[in-house]
Amino acid sequence: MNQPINNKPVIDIQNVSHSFKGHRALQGISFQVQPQSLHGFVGPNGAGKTTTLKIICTLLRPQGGKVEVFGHDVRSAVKEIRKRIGFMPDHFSTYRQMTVFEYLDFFGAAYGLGLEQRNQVINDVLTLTDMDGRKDSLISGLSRGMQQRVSLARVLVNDPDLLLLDEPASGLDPRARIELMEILQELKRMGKTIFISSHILSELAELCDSVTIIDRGLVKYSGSMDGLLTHEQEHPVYKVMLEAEVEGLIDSLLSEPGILKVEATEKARELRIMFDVSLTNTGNLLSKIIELNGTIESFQRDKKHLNQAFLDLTEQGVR
Ligand SMILES: Nc1ncnc2c1ncn2[C@@H]1O[C@H](COP(=O)(O)OP(=O)(O)OP(=O)(O)O)[C@@H](O)[C@H]1O
Repeated sequence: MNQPINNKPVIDIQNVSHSFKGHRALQGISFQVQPQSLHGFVGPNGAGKTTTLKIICTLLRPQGGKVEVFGHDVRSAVKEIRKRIGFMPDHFSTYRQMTVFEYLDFFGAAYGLGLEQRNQVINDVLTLTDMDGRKDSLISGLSRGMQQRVSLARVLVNDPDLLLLDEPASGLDPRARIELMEILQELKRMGKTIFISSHILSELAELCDSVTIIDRGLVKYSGSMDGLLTHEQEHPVYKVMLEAEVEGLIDSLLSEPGILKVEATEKARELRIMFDVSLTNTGNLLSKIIELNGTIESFQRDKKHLNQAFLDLTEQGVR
């Protein structure tokens, strides 16, 4: 695999605009994707995600601004860029009547790999995507989750340094989604940069280290995933599951500085606690609960509020 030079961004988007018949799909967006990161690209329907992805992978020429991928301009260095990227669109293309092997072999040949090399590469990508044993299955007979993996395996055939994935988790059941996320983590560990779009922020929260949020062709946030939560939320909410209910705990916690709200959920031994980050922190919170005889079974940030961060940044209404 080619290593990034000088840690320069893998994707550098500067003030990019694009219109379709007078409709401004992108209104001067700027953001960067760092090498070997798993970068989420999140926005509601019609936000401009697919348009941006197509520009990055050289399928669409931007009308305004500048886009560099591995330091190459997308307008002039199409070949250089295509050699190093793999694009997985949001729908499975035709070829459903092929077996998994025939499909991957076809793309391997299109990338110019010789017969022996193709056999090796296909075995490798099938292992990587946990598809060993599916080589001879017809694509049309596979579940959506399995078809997504074949699609991902296809993208990996030319060993790209940058993976561009358009809504890869859409339509997958929770198990298939978790398995896909595990494969993507593994690819990141292998040193690949992964740019993944979704219209659901919480779907990517645990997977991605950085995120760009786009709405109606404008970037609303770009930075670390943690930054999104701390920056956007001065009053985060955590869920604490206790081994057993503790009498008087809620009132005692509410008298602590910085704790703004404590409520029991329908499970009674589970509390939702909101605090002010300028006055206290999770360490203090946990110490206090233990001091008040609470035995903590689990402690996590409330995902509903991650979604709230997304809703706060994006506007209402279907477009
Ligand atoms: N080829 C096209 N012709 C006309 N309008 C287009 C075209 N492609 C996209 N658009 C419009 O540009 C806007 C951005 O579309 P885009 O597909 O990039 O959004 P998206 O964020 O990927 O949405 P989704 O999540 O629904 O796929 C939308 O309003 C869409 O209708």
